[in-house]
Amino acid sequence: MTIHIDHHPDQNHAGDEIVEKNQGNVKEQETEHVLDGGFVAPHTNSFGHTFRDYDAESGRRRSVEDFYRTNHIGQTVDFVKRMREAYGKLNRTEMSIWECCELLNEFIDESDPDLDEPQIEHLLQTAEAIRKDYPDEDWLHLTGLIHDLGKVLLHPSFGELPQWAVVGDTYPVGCAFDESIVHHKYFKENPDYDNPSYNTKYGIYTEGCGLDNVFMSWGHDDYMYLVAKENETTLPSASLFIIRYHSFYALHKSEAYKHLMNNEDRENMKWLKVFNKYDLYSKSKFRINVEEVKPYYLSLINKYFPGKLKW
Ligand SMILES: O[C@H]1[C@H](O)[C@@H](O)[C@H](O)[C@@H](O)[C@H]1O
Ligand SMILES: [Fe+2]
Ligand SMILES: [Fe+2]
Repeated sequence: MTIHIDHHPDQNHAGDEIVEKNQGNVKEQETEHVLDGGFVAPHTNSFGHTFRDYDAESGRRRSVEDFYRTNHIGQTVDFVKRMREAYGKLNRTEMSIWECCELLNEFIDESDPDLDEPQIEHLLQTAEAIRKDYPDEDWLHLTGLIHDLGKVLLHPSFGELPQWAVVGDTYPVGCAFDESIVHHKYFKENPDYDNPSYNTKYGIYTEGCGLDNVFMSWGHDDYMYLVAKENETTLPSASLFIIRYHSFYALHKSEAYKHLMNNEDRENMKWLKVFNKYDLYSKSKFRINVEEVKPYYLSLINKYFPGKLKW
């Protein structure tokens, strides 16, 4: 089955298509290449495995699984509410978007089987890959650059949150954990797992209530969404949606939790699916020359954000 990504009508098309194929009961994603000078998604990650293969034997498999075990046990309704309340105050520091990009230089994401490069590389790789295929959508380039800036929560000046509370895929809390979530088995040790108010299909939510009313596991996505919104960015709502839900693979890849979406979510989802291709398949050992592209991104930051932001 070939999935055609829904493009904005008046822009040029990405060169490759994502082909999903069933192999036994393992659903794999592969990419077909159409060489048109645009972004070309690789077949394998830099460790020689297909992307997001959490079972492939590699130097990272064990630590990634350990990461998800801790993550799945710790993310409860109570924890999420406390973190949103505490970090939503944005009273920790003031800095510009670019200063934050530079802070991410020192962090490596322990949840990621596809990348062991410093995070600033990933930000630029994502943004530059989008820029190749969507040259006129400057808001989407900037979204690529900033989507993971919430990982600054790992930094000592933010109370040094542990990796399990910052990175990895996200999912709703307050209703049943869907089986498509990576390493789902570890939810059995989460205190909410046996709570009858939280362990049904709808839990504390209602049909079509809208994702804005759903508590997501706490991490870099929701935090960066709060930072962008509270600092009154002029980025469009699709950008805020991408930032907030880009790690929600259970929804944008596995189509779980669709019953919680409203019409606005469905509209924004089209852009999230476009974005995901670049976020995922641009992960490589290829280094971008930071100084070369910096003036361009500074001009976008200037266009969509105030000089200093509250974090
Ligand atoms: O390991 C990765 C990483 O933490 C990403 O930033 C996040 O967006 C992905 O969902 C996750 O799989
Ligand atoms: Fe992310
Ligand atoms: Fe990312």
